[in-house]
Amino acid sequence: MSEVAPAKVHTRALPLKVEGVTLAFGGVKALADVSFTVEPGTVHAVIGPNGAGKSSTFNVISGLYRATSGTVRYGDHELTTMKPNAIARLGVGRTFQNIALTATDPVLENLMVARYRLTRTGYVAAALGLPAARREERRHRERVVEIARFIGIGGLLDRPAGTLSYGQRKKVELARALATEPDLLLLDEPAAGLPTHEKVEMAELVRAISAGLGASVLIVEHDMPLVMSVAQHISVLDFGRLIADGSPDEIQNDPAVIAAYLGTEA
Ligand SMILES: Nc1ncnc2c1ncn2[C@@H]1O[C@H](COP(=O)(O)OP(=O)(O)OP(=O)(O)O)[C@@H](O)[C@H]1O
Repeated sequence: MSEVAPAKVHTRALPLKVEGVTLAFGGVKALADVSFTVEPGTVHAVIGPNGAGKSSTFNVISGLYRATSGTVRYGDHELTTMKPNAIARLGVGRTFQNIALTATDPVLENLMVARYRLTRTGYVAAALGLPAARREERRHRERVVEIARFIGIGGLLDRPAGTLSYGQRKKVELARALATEPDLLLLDEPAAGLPTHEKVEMAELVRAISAGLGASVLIVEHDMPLVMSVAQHISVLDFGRLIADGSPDEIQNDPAVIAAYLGTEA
């Protein structure tokens, strides 16, 4: 899987505290008074049946949706009033359920786009080809290549993204999120639609990101074996409410969770 491990080890992951978050769309409460904490350096999963509020949770944390009430704090930063770019600059990166790569651009360029928030010299210097900008560009490319190798897509960098298989694109999407150097990575269904052997590979990657980089990972995923094998902590949503929060063992044996998944009353 990994040809080269990234040199940088993250040490800056902060606790993420979701406190009393409610998100209403008209009369529909996508989230109702949801609270949980992602401890630094852990893999934390958010699970629940379809429509439970998992994507809404991610969208509130990453600033795409504004919570109707409640707070999301990353360390001392209050995220609920911040724009998505500002949240990304704090080191909170994410992938999306629907992969959105530029099909005609090579994988390398798709990954470089994610580096722009880290660029110091600015567009004018880059456009003029000034030496400092060229040096910086080279450094970014080297780091992007390193990340691509870590994810196992080092051999695909020159390929137009549109020519890749679905599983390869899922990996590029993951590498693109990592290229923003997140300390907290939000993964939205990274294994959805993958065959079993690629799901296993994805689980290994999630563990490697957590163990190798020290980043916190918050993962939404329907595949229970994957969730149980990678997560140290699981929060369970049902109809927008947090119905359980604990270790994989506690969650697997929780009557309310079993009932939610079987579609019966707890
Ligand atoms: N932009 C929106 N406008 C109106 N309702 C929305 C919007 N986004 C989500 N919802 C509603 O909020 C609820 C939670 O949806 P959400 O997508 O967060 O669930 P989910 O757990 O991610 O589901 P899935 O597993 O199917 O992806 C649903 O009832 C959904 O219809």
